[in-house]
Amino acid sequence: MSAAQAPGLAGYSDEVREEVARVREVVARLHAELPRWELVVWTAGNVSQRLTTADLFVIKPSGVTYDELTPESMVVCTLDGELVDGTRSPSSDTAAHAYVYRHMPQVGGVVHTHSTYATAWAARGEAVPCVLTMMADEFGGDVPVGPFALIGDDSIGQGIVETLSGSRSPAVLMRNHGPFTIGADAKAAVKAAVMVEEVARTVHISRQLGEPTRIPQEQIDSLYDRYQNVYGR
Ligand SMILES: O=C(CO)[C@@H](O)[C@H](O)COP(=O)(O)O
Repeated sequence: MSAAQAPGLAGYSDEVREEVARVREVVARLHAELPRWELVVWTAGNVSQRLTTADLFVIKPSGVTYDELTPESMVVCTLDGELVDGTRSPSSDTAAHAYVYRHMPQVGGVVHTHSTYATAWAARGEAVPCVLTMMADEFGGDVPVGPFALIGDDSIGQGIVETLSGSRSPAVLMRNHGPFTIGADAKAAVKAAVMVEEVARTVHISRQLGEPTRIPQEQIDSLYDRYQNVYGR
């Protein structure tokens, strides 16, 4: 469906349309975090957030550079990935974001980047081992690898859900592709995208001079519990 054929938001309540406007602001602003934290080149990354008042989500328009993104340019889609409102086609990864929302109801935000170090681990198909307290805090263990999958249908989304449903990690390294992250909202998913690149870089550097030591699982669990339930409260 082209943007011109999109049905628009006229059939939705004022409450839904008001939330769409708010989420467009949030998602547009969070896209600026991707180049800020050096997680993307050109247009190679996207952020989305699910609505709470309707089965819809807001995502980046495909192929638009971050300096051109505005709240009004953000695209609204159904949880089946169908275009509802927007002036451009939605992100190439819309099907993956939509699949995650349909199968992980607790997820409110999804991010995809090709950040360098996390993508290098994805190219090797190697999980980032939990050798840092920051990893235990944020990921509750290793950062897992998901299967290779072609873009454009449910394959990537299926790989993300299969991998993360059994993990505490909010990040998955899709083999030969790059990281996808999830969170309660888009800001949490962007944080996970920043943190997975940071730990991928640190562990890569550490391994240049030897094999870092994995933290024992009992300590990982303790660190994760503290960070998730005490830190910042
Ligand atoms: O991985 C891919 C393409 O292989 C995508 O993530 C693009 O890199 C970003 O696409 P848009 O969000 O601009 O459509």
